[in-house]
Formats: sequence, C-alpha cells, structure tokens
Amino acid sequence: MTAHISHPPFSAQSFQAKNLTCVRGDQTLFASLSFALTSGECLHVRGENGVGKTSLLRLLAGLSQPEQGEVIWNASNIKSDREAFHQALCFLGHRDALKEDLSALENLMMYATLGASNSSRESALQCLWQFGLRGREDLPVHYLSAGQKKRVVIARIAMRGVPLWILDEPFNALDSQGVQGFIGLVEQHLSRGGIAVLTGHQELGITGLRALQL
Ligand SMILES: Nc1ncnc2c1ncn2[C@@H]1O[C@H](COP(=O)(O)OP(=O)(O)OP(=O)(O)O)[C@@H](O)[C@H]1O
Repeated sequence: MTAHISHPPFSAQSFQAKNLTCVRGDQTLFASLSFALTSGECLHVRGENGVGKTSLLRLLAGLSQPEQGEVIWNASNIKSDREAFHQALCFLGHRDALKEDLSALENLMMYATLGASNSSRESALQCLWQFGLRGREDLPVHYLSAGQKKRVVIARIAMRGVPLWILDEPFNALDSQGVQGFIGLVEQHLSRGGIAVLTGHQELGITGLRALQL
C-alpha cells in the first residue's frame, strides 16, 4: 500500500487553538489549551484512554463547543464561516461513516459528489487500488474486513484533496503495511502544504511531527 495520489499544492494555511477549555460531566478535561500549526505541520495528540483526545478533536472540527476559547482557521474563528471551514476539513471520527450497502467504489463516488469534488470513477478506482482494494471495489462494504473498511476510508481521505485533516485514531484496524502506507499519505499531504491533527497510541515516524500530551 503506497500513496501516489496527486493533488496540486495548497496555498499557505494556518490552524490555531486558543485557550480551549473542555468540560465533560463534572470533569474539566483540559483548560487553557493552545497550539498553532502552519502549512506542512502535523500535531500528534497523545494521552491515556479517557483523557480527552476525542473531545479535543471534536472541538477542533467544530462538532462541539468549548466552554472557553476558540478555534481559528486561516485567521477566522471557525464559527464565522462554517461552510468554508467544512469545505477545507476532512474529519475522521471513530465511526467510519461508510454506507454499508454500497460498494467501496460507490461510497467514494458518493462522497466525491457530496464534497462537490469532480473526481472521476477512474480516480476513485486508482485510490482504491493504491490502498490494496483491487478486486474488492464492487463488493458491498458490509462484506469487507475491518482493515479493508479502514482502507476505503483512507482512499476517501486521499481523494478529497482538502488542506486540513483531523483524524481520530486513523491507524486502528490497519496492519503494519497499512500503517506505513497511511504515514506515507500523511507525509505527502504535509509536503503539499497541508495540516494534520491526529490521535493514536503508537509512535509515528512522521517527519517534523509535533506532539501534544494531554
Ligand atoms: N457527554 C459526556 N458526558 C460526560 N462525560 C463525557 C461525555 N463525553 C465524554 N465524556 C468523558 O470524557 C472523558 C474523555 O473522553 P474522550 O473520548 O475524549 O477520551 P479519549 O482520550 O479520546 O479516550 P480513548 O483513548 O479511550 O479514545 C471520558 O472520561 C468520557 O467518559
């Protein structure tokens, strides 16, 4: 599994968290959390189970609101132009959000249409093949293994070509070849001037990786 998806480079981008506070139930998970990322940078959010990694990523993606603080995409609060932010964002949560009755190829084409991307059937097939799914492209997704489903999700991320990736535990269910292929894809994204924030419990050999320990 190797990453050879080609998209043009991005213009300069920036992504910032300013003094974020997150409360869940009666617990303050984190307070005054800040970071700033620019094009080509990747933040690896780390910490024990239940410490608040998913909660942070959901705040960063605008899926929930912080008790205090703000999230800034290219100098604007993400609440000020939600549509522009969501067009720039690829969010991967714990659920893979694939349509189980559709094939891998149909899933990719459906998301390309929803994301207003003009990706062709051929480029969707290329993405699936590059992520090890040759021969599985027309099977309903519910027949695929957990790792194969994750590869469909990765192919979808690769196809979208947006500058900001927020990925919660993207390596789960992947075998070691799959992990290496995905790391290659993230590096390719960063080299084009993209930005990534991701969680994961393993060491990642990504060049220039920054760590945030919760
Ligand atoms: N809506 C909620 N109400 C109360 N507690 C919540 C709520 N949402 C999350 N929590 C709690 O907040 C804490 C942080 O959860 P979160 O999913 O962010 O952790 P995590 O660091 O991603 O964990 P893991 O490594 O296990 O995925 C947990 O103790 C969780 O039970």
